[in-house]
Amino acid sequence: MLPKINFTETQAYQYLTDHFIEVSNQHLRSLFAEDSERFNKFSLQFNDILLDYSKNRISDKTMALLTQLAKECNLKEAIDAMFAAEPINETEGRAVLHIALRNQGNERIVVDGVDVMPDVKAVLDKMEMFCNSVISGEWKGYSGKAITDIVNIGIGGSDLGPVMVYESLKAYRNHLSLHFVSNVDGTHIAETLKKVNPETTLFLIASKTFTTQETMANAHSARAWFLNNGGAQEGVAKHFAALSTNAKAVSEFGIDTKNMFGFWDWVGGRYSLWSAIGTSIALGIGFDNFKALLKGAHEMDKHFRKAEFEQNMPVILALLGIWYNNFFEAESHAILPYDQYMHRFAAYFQQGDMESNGKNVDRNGEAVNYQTGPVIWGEPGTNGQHAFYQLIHQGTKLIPCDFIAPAQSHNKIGSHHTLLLSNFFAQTEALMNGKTYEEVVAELKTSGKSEAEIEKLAPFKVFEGNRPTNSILVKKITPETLGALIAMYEHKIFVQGIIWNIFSFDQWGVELGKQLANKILPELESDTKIDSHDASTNGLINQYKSWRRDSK
Ligand SMILES: O=P(O)(O)OC[C@H]1O[C@@](O)(CO)[C@@H](O)[C@@H]1O
Repeated sequence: MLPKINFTETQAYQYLTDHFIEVSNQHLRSLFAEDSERFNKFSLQFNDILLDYSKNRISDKTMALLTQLAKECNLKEAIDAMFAAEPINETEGRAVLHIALRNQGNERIVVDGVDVMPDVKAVLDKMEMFCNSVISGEWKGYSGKAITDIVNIGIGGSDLGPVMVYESLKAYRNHLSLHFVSNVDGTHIAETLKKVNPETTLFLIASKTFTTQETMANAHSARAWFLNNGGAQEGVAKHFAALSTNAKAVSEFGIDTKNMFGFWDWVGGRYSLWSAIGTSIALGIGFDNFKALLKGAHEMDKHFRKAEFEQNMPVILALLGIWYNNFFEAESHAILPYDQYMHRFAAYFQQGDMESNGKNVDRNGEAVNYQTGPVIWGEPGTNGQHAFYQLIHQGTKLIPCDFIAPAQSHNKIGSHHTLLLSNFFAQTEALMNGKTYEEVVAELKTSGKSEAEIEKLAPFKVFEGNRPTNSILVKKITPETLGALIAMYEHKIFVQGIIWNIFSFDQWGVELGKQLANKILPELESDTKIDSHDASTNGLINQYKSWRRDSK
């Protein structure tokens, strides 16, 4: 098993603690003024992705110490262990092999003595045949019509990845209409079913376990709707497919397992879009584009595995995140894609990052005595600028931000892309430089304000600056570059988990809520008052019952 180091006991951590005081007294404005090579020194290009991390509160010494921290935490050994299919997901006794799903090489990846690659390729081949059949119109529904609509029913990793990728690559979509149902709130499935025709709709029941309450409720409602609206039982096989690891549960639901696309327990839900869970993506953008997505991720996997830490994009992003999280006490991290198609990118990494590293027990089973995973949030630019940038610029909280933008737009309309990119460049410059009191006063003077007005207004118009950002400029968001970007963030999360000495690939924290919901559910069947919980839960449930009675 991997050595389990408490990073706060490393020499690097001690040095970084001292170094932090030094850095705290520096301003990025002066660091740039003193070093004309700062951009060249702290930026990195990999294929069509440029990572500019020069607007971070770092120096050569910072990066050297952070890299030393990674080495003292045996990061290289941990990376090798993952790629060697070791059971690094120790609490579930599983390997962590989303890298196998996109492995384009011929190397074997052996789990329990068996090379998994033949099975991975077999599922991809089956997905390709299925997708081509549906997209071409060869696959017919029960009344002999071609499929026009795909409804993916899944939640968490069985929804967020497909949604994010399909939306991000909408420029590549074909004639099929894709719909995604995830919430158990009946509104989600009801509103979707209003839009589709049972004769020409294909439902994908996406669930690694095929037991998730929301997904099974939505799947049963979809099947009931199908059977009550012209579909017959024998038609289910033409209109329902399953994406799961649980063949028994799929068969019990009534889906023919030849319409099942399997994957394996060494695929984490939040890392599963590369697997059969990605079938909706492949249907929506075509299998060749899905393969390009896998290829892009594989290229990033090779980079992550081989590049020296100093030249390694995921490692650099991870170390910078630790610098702010554990030394500057930043509690969140914003992901701000300047690309409307990528509007679900931050949401995807809310699960990816927070379900991986939102842990408070270390790999020795001890409570941690340091901060672990940050709160991940974000919205596309430029919209965020009109919503929460006030706090990022002038608030009391330090919010490290990743700004992402494509140099080329898929939609060449007017000067929109130039306007978008001008904001992308300006925001990180403003966050870095700020605006001094003297600059504010000079501006107010020029605008003709009186001395009294200047004295009153100036304090509110000062920008501290020195607010850290990463700029990730991508030549164009294509299946390949998107695949690389996603893999880059996946490996960043992995690196941070290793340094925080936590298990990033289980998710025990989602179980308690489910357990209690299953306990409460039968109590909601009747209208009788309950008193089996705390006063708050009892009060809420009884009020719900009272108001529910009014609706009967
Ligand atoms: O794919 P499934 O098994 O239906 O799980 C859905 C989601 O539920 C979880 O919260 C685990 O219970 C996420 O980890 C997972 O992606």
